[in-house]
Amino acid sequence: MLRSWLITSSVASRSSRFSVLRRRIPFFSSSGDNKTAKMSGQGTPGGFSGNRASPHPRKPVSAGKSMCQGDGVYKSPNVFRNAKYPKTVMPQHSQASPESADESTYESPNVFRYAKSPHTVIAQRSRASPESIGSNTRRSPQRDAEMQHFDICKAKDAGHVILKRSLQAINREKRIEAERAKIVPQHIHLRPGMILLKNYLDHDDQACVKIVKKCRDLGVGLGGFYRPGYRDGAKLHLRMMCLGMNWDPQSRSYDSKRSIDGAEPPKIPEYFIEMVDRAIQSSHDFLNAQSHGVNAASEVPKISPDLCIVNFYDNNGRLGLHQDRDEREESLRRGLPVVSFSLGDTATFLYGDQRDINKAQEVELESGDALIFGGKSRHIFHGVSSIIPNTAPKWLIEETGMLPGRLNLTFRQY
Ligand SMILES: O=C(O)CCC(=O)C(=O)O
Ligand SMILES: [Fe+2]
Repeated sequence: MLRSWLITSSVASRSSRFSVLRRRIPFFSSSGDNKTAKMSGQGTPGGFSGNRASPHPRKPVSAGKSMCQGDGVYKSPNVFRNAKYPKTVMPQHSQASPESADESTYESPNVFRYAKSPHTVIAQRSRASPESIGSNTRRSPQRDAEMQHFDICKAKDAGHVILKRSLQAINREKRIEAERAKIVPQHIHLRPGMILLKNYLDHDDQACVKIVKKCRDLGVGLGGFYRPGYRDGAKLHLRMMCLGMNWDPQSRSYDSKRSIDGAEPPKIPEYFIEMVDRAIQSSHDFLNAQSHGVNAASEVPKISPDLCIVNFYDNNGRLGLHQDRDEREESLRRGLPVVSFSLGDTATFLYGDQRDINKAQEVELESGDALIFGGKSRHIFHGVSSIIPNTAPKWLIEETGMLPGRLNLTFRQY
């Protein structure tokens, strides 16, 4: 898999590039109706901030706001002032210009790593005592990495507080339930080898909840969520964890262990593997039902997934246009598909034949959607230009305590 960012030299040039409207794609549903894909990119702020070379829009960060705006972790500089650990050195707010109020700030001073946040979880095996937090004597690269493991859900205690609900709240939940019951899966043939299964997970009412909870549990343990970076030190705008095998953005290759801390990636849960199998089967049923004489199995071959990349995007998360091509040459040649599941907030997903956002097509991936791209579409450029806040199903948030943002799982066969 190759994840390369589009490099643009200045904010001005990036903004002007982005002001060009991308093409809207027509949806072709199984019934043959033409639908217009819902668009979201136009609604997002067009500015860029920070020093990341990225094609994607960001909300401007104003002075005096959070040091780590958008990270979903440190919401206010006050968090640092009020931190209870005596040895934690507080950052100097004056050092943080609006420009630096980006995730690059988050990674540098040790104090950020050691300050305890509700969502940064210390890996189980090496839970540090408050006294040792901030002490330099026990630091090691492995420990640093463990300290950064990230909880995609609210802290357990907080998540399990049972509040007395008002009648209004109960009625609202009933309405949500009723809405949820109406959700019907729909398959959309985006292009040869690329099929979108809308609401695929939602019709199995506990699937989304199970996936989020499982990823949460795996994500806080060894081999769990961390913020990956490229060789040049630039950080990706997401948290990542790998299952089965580890993908390393620095070497752009797979391995059995992570280079950052030597941890082995957790195994892919059996339930996830079955889910991939069912999604591919469902795409075959759909293709076979269309009387176009397509050979479903060659358009979207079956896979035995042995690796999965799990990404968590907060509301400022994004991923530049890239191809997934670090899997085995034979897998790529055979067009073995990437099978992707989305949960939580909606993503604006871009895809096309070139690494050019102006030529890319755009589709919204909502919670419960599955996307398959294999065969002739295995080498498409794709990426996530934005996450649309407050679009996650309420029931999913209530049942899992998932943080604002989006969880995405992409399964592949090495
Ligand atoms: O989040 C997504 O929808 C895409 C993720 C992706 O392309 C990747 O992990 O390679
Ligand atoms: Fe990808």
